[in-house]
Formats: sequence, structure tokens, C-alpha cells
Amino acid sequence: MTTVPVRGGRCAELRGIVVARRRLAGLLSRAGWPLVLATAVCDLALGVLPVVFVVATSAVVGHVPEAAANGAAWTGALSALVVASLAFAGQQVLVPVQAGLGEVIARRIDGEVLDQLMAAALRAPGIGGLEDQRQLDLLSRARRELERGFQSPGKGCAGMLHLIARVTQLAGFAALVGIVFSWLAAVALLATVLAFRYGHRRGLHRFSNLFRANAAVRREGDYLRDLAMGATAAKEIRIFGTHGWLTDRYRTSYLSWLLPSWWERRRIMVRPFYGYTAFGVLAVAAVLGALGAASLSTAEIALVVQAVMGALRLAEHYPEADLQTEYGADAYDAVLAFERGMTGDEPAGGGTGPVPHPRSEIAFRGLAFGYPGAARPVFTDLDLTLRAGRCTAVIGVNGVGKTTLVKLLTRLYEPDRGVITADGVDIRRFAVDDWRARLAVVFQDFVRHERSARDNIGLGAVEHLDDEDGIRAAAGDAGVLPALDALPSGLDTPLAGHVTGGADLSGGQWQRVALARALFRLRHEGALLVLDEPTASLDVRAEARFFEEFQRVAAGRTSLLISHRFSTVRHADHIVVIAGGEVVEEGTHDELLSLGGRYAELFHLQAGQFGDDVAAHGEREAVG
Ligand SMILES: Nc1ncnc2c1ncn2[C@@H]1O[C@H](COP(=O)(O)OP(=O)(O)OP(=O)(O)O)[C@@H](O)[C@H]1O
Repeated sequence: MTTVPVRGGRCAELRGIVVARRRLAGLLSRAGWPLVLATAVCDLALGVLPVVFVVATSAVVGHVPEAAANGAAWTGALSALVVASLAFAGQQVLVPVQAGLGEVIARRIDGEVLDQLMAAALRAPGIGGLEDQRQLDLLSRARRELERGFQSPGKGCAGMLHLIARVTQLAGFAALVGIVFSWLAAVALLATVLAFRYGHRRGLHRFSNLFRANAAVRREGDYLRDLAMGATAAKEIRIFGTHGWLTDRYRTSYLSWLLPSWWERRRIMVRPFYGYTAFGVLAVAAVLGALGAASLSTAEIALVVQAVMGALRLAEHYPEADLQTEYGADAYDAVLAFERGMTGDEPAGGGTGPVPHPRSEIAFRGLAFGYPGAARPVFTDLDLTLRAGRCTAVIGVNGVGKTTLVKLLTRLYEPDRGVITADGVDIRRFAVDDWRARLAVVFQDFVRHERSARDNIGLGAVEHLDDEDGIRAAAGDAGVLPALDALPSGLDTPLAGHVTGGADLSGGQWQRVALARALFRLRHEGALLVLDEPTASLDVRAEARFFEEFQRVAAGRTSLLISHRFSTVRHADHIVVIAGGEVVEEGTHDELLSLGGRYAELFHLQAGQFGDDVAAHGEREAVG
């Protein structure tokens, strides 16, 4: 492993730290100023009280010999003892108060930062940011700290305030040494403590850089851990017996970055301390030596020795502040960088014109598109027309860009070139949300909400969630109502087997629920139904039934159907074959078969594999 890179040298590094701390301090207002002020006062008191304690106990030491000789002097000793006791008791009381106030500050700030992060993830109209590895790394960095709540931005802010206690103590002890003994000694003491602190904080900062630089390597370990402990892969791990492989791979993956980073930690965080220790020992020896040679009273010696020891105790790691400020600032930087990345994802245009219910067509003209960073574009010059009120099917081999077409139509991505129009109007002239309100889409990887069946359907038009009749009608049209009614609590049953009172559905039933969600949207405001592989989880009979139902609910509506299955697409009014980034054939099923081109070739290939079913279905149709 190489040394942690510091671009621009130490000055740039320091500037970076200052900027990050300033940003963190900027969050304090989110906790509310009265709370911040109360915490600052508490920390200030915790800084002053140890200094008072040292002064008072030294006064006790000074008074004792006098009191032993002259009984009347006990009053002074007792008064000093009372002050020392109060200072001590005050610290004992304030330490938990400090922790409590810090906790409240952290929770308030972290709650707000989490909202900020969630808003950034949701606000972007496109999804490019959420499919970009750099953005995902930032998101996981920020989320990890915010969810663990140990080194979060909020904890960092509280940690910064707690530094007031430490700095006040250090200044107080140094001042005592200066006033009572020597300002040179006070400066030497301060220099020693600050040198150690600098070494410690710099080491911690460099280690956190190293940790961040390892994000990509750690990702594999995180993935394997989640895989081993999640439900998604549980079946396959057991059936394929991959437990041992998974454990070994996880261990190897973690050691691949832990071993070098342990070595690096020794280099970054331990070795420099040989120098600091030598410097510290010399400085303290000089101070104590000078103290021995000075003519001070017993009380003054007690005071200086205590102040020196108290100050040296501050040359260490501050458990209430250091990790928190370092990683908290880093997590907040990740939030801001993620936010910036998502803002750059705004689609171009974004007009405000009224969105029509397309009366003639939706057209893709001269469309070119490639995913950011991909070696080859998905589309080079695509022309495609979806006629209003008709069903258009798109077919093509895996990876040809069928789902990408839906992402462009829904403006989750913007084309690099070309235009998509609705009745001749560029869809970028409409506000993104208004345009999307016209679309009812069932994606291939549709969402299975861990909520009631009712919500799973109603979320298709969230402002009509209370439309009970509409939800039942959509479920009925999708052919899933009887199955949902048969669940333990009917439509109120949570669709999650692991939830108490919940139930899980089969893959085909889930697909129908997703279809019902789209149909519910269509009932309210949608105008274009888009189905991406809607029958992938259905058996042959269910698929045939599905298409009959689909023809009924989609009759007179504009729809786009994407499927590998020819038994599904053959019924469409218009079929489009995509290959090599463009449309290569189009027409009706019969036209394309008689053309004898790619469609016919793929159709016969599939008919050969599933001959009986396809033939049976075809015959039924011919008879019908
Ligand atoms: N987020 C992404 N980033 C980069 N490349 C992507 C992304 N999503 C898809 N691709 C690539 O774009 C191409 C088209 O993908 P798309 O999912 O649109 O194909 P498809 O025709 O729907 O495939 P399938 O039939 O398997 O569902 C593929 O080569 C795929 O690897």
C-alpha cells in the first residue's frame, strides 16, 4: 500500500481541514442556539473547574503546615478544601450533563443532515447519480456514519464544542505555570502539549484519508457480508453450499486492505511519536529541573506540579471529540459532495407547458444515447413511433436497449442527441413531474413495497390512496383481486412474509400487483401504459390470460410493451425490432413473419423451443 496522497502538500491539507471544520461548525445552528449556548457554558465550566481544583488543593497544601503550627489557620485550609470539593463535585455533575447535551445536539443535527441526504437522493429528476459508483460510495460513506451515530456530523459538532473544555483547561494550567513560576516554562509546556496533539490529530487525519482511499476495496467486503447475512441470497448459499467460500472470500477481502492499513497505521500514527516523546521528555525535564532550582513555597510547588501534570494529560487522544470531528466532518463532506453530484443530474430543459394526452403519437427521432463512462452507445440513431391509442411492442435480444428506451421516455436519463416528442412537442418542454404523471410504468425490476396490498397498488397515484373502489378495480383488471382478497387481512395484509400478519406472494402475483399499480395510475391521470417484460414471471396459461386482460384494459390507450416472448408481442398492433442501436424492422406480426427477417428468425427459434405451447396458443387463436 502506498502512502496517503496529500495533494498540494501540507498547507493544502491544513486548508482542507479548516474548511471542513468550518462547514461542520456551520451545522451548529441546526441544533438551536440555546442548546449550543448551554453546551458551550457547560464545557467552559468543565474547563475552569479543574483549574480551580488545582489552585484550591494547592492552597490546602499551603495552609496545612501553618494550621498545624497555629490552630486558628485551619479556617483558611477548610475554606480552600470546600472550594476544591465544590470544584470536584461540579465536574462530577457536569460530565454527564455535557454528554447528555452533546447527545441532543448530535441527534438534532444528524436528523437534519439525514433529511438533507434523503432530499438529495430523492430530488434529482434523473437516476444517473444513483447508478454512478462514485456517488454510491459517497452515499454509503455518509449513511454509514449517520446511521451508526458515533462519528456522525452531529457528533462532530458536539465534539467541537467539547474542545472548549480541553482548550480552557490547557490555557488555565499554562497560565498558572506562567503566573506562579515562569512564562518560559508555560510556553515550553504549551509547545509540548500542542506538539503531541498535532501529531495525534495529523495521524488520525491521515489514517482517515487512508480509510477513504480504500473505499473500493472495502466495498467487496461489505457486499459479501450483506450477502451472507441477508435474505436475498440465503436460498442459493444453502443450495450451492457456498458458506465456506463466502467466509473465506470475506476474510481475504478484508485482510487485503486491513493488513496494509495496519502496517500503515503504525507508520502514520506510532512512529512520529518517538520524536514527540523525546521532545516532550526534554521539555518537561527542563521545566521540572528549573522548578527544582527555583525558590518557591510548598503551595506554589504543589500548584505548578499539578498544573504541569494536568496540562500533560491534555497531550492525548480526546475520546469525546477527536474521532467524532474527524469522521463527522468527512461524513458531512460526503453529504455535500453527494448533493452536488445529484444536482448535476438535472435534466436539460424543464419547461412548464401543459402536457397533452397524446392524440396522435409519441415519437423518438434520431435518438443517440450512451451511459456515462460506457465504452459503446446503446442507441446511435433510433427512430420509433408509438401511435396513440395503439399497442406498440418492442423486441430485441438481451442488452439491446429496451429498458433504456423506457428510461429515456420517462426522462430518467436524457438522450445525447435527438428528441422525444408527444404530438410533435418536445417532451423537454413539459415539467418533468407533469410528463411523468402521464406515464404508468411497470419496470422489469418493479418495487415490492413492504406495505399493505392496498398501498402497493394505491402508490400508483399516491394522492388517491383512499380510492378504495379504484384500487379494487385495478387489482381486478390485473387479475390479482381474488388472490389478495384471500390473504389473512385482505387488501390490508402487509405483503412481506417476515412481518407479523404479513404474507408473501408468488412472483407472478407480484407482477400482477405491479401491473395493478400502473393501472391505478392510468385510472387517475396516466395516458401511456408501459410494460417492461410484464409476463416474465407468468406461466404460459397465465401469460395468455394476461394478454387477453391486457387487451381489454389497454383498449383505446397508448401502450408500449417490451418482451422477449413472442407469444406476448405477437398480439401488439405494431411490432418494432431493435438491433445495433436502431430499429431494424417494424410491422405487424404477420408482416414481419412474411418479411423473413430477424423477427421471423427469432420467432421460429423460440417457437422451436416452446413449440407446443406457442403452437397451441396460435391454434386456439386461429380457431377463435
Ligand atoms: N446504469 C447503466 N450504466 C451503464 N450501462 C448500462 C446501465 N444500464 C444498462 N446498461 C447497459 O446498456 C445496455 C442496454 O441495457 P438495457 O437494460 O436497456 O437492455 P435490455 O434490452 O432491456 O436488456 P434485457 O433484455 O436483458 O432486459 C446493456 O449493454 C447494459 O449493460
